[in-house]
Amino acid sequence: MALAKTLFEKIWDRHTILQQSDGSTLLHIARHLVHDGSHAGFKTLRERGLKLRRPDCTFGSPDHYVPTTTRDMATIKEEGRRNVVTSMNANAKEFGMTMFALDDIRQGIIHVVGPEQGISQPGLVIVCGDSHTATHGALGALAFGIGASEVTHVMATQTLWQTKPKSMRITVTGQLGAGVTAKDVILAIIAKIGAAGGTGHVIEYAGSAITGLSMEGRMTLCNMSIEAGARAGMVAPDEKTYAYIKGRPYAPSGQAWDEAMVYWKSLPTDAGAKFDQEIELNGSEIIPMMTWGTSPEEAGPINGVVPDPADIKDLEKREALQQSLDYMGLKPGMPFTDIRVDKVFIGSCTNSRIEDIRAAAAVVKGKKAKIWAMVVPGSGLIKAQAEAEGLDKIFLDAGFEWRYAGCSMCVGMNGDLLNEGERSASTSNRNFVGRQGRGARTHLVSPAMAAAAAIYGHFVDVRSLNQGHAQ
Ligand SMILES: CC(C)[C@H](C(=O)O)[C@@H](O)C(=O)O
Ligand code: SF4
Repeated sequence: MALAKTLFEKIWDRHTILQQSDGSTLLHIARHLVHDGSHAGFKTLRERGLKLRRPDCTFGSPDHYVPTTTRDMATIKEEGRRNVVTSMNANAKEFGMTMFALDDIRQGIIHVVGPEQGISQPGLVIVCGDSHTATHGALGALAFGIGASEVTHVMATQTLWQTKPKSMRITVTGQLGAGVTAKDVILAIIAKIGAAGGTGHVIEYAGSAITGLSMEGRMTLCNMSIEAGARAGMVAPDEKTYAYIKGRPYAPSGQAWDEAMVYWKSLPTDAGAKFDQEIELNGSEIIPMMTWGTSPEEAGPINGVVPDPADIKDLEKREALQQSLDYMGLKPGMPFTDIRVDKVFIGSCTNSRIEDIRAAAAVVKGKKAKIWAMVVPGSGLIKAQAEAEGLDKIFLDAGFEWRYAGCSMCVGMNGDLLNEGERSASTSNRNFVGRQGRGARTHLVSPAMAAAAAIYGHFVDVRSLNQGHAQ
């Protein structure tokens, strides 16, 4: 009998071109995704007189630097920002890659666009010069972020040298309760294993609470694998995966679909395959989560309180916690639900898909926001879909801003930033010092939790809303 293999090993082996004695492996790259931060790669190609090796496998969408208030770059005063976005059009033309430009309704955050267009498929190796490439693992692909010089290497050769990562399986058993989402699951996982817990590993998420997630939920989950330190995150393809992909513009069709299905169905981890590490969580014990500190691992259940440095014996850890609380402007023992919020951001490649927007709209419907809040859909198509469902109107009536697609306040490279000292409830993935602006304080939450914070002006347990307890 053939050796039992994991999903990860099957994809790795299938894409291996050659392996050297030191263990480094030359991988074939099936899809290269490009964003507006990847411009240096094209410059190098041009300087060296090289071509883009596989324009047919290279797909781009500007996201980090794009304005969310207009689609007209000519109105953007900052020359640097303007050039980064507009030069992408010129690069796409010169090198022949497929491009979803700013004036194209398919434009959006590249990690939202890839799955939406059917570019991201099971069993592929997908790379992008961006750490959140892990998102595409939700489709059963091996997808990971690469550095700037690797981007150039892939552009020129469609291959990449890699050392084989270790494997980890995180099994989430049981079923998630009402009001508990994929975002809460991944925050609970990171709180448990730590922001370095997955270092050097590819994580496969498994178990009934994971297979029970929608494709959008699986994307949220895999997206934040990098915040657990992992190289990639993935979920085995199943009927939900196939149904999601079928009929999308870049998905195989006809006979190619049937052939793809044969491969896809061979991918799930074999019984008895060994992982370097196994972790288990009970999904029915997870409740809505939020981060309180400056690392995604500094997260806790919404019914918790701000931790007390005095409770920590290790001097270094105690000081780190104190520093985190000082930056966040929080006092030990304070209930999370007493923390007042200044601004709410619903968006980013973690939580800007239609399901996320629907979940936020369900909380907001018929109410008014107490504080400034905005929704930034992950792509033009999601924006259009939400508008067709009347969700934009729900947000606008509640006083939210409704914007064009882009990374926006997740990282603020386009200028969407918090002011110094402001506190956000944000559906993004990083709460690092200065991430949303100098001195800005970020709390990571699910879309429903962010929407609730906008309505009440402080954090609330979304589970209490159905019973009408929140105030
Ligand atoms: C700018 C980009 C390279 C960066 C990343 O790699 O993730 C950004 O997307 C982020 O989320 O911090
Ligand atoms: S939305 Fe945020 S995390 Fe995702 S690619 Fe853009 S900046 Fe990075």
